[in-house]
Amino acid sequence: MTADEELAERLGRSIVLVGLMGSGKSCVGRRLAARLKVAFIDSDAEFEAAAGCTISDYFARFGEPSFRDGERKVIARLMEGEPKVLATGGGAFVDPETRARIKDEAISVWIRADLDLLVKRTSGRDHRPLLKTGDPREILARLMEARYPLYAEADIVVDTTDEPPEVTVAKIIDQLAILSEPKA
Ligand SMILES: Nc1ncnc2c1ncn2[C@@H]1O[C@H](COP(=O)(O)OP(=O)(O)O)[C@@H](O)[C@H]1O
Ligand SMILES: O=C(O)C1=C[C@@H](OP(=O)(O)O)[C@@H](O)[C@H](O)C1
Ligand SMILES: [Mg+2]
Repeated sequence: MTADEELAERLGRSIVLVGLMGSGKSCVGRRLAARLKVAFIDSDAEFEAAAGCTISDYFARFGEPSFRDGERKVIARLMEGEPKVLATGGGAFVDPETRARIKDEAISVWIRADLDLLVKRTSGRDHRPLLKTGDPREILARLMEARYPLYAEADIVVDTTDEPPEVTVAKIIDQLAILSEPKA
């Protein structure tokens, strides 16, 4: 068994990634799960599979409140079963019920990034409906203000800069190892 697999076993709980759009939850989550040899699940992808349409289409047809209801239900279902790495959508941890569930049942990791980096990392694709309603930088800045105090409730905070995803994964593993150490 590798040291990473031993770490996953010691933790014995799912690892849930939270943070703003573009912080890298989906990208880093997949790589983290591969290192820990556990399943990787992305709540946005699961939502789309359950809804039968993209998140953008869902927002356009049913609106954000309906998306949030569905997201809450999907995450409750995904939290069941074997420990895994779960990448959430950026708004998931803002929901009080989902936040309580994650804090109760899993290890939460906030991937924190500054505004410039978030703008840069979200600029390439247009699958995020919230960023299409105005200037992405202004929207992300507003969301930072509203959400950072809530993301701060996560068990672990990892700062990501302009670095390869593998570096962010290594930072998370270091923090998880510290968390898993027996208390003296
Ligand atoms: N260190 C890094 N961590 C995560 N993503 C990175 C990193 N460096 C570059 N990226 C890129 O930034 C984007 C992050 O997007 P994504 O993983 O979808 O974020 P989120 O799921 O948090 O919205 C991806 O295109 C990814 O390739
Ligand atoms: O921050 C948000 O409210 C959202 C983030 C998105 O996921 P990512 O954070 O993975 O981009 C997706 O769930 C949806 O577009 C809404
Ligand atoms: Mg994502």
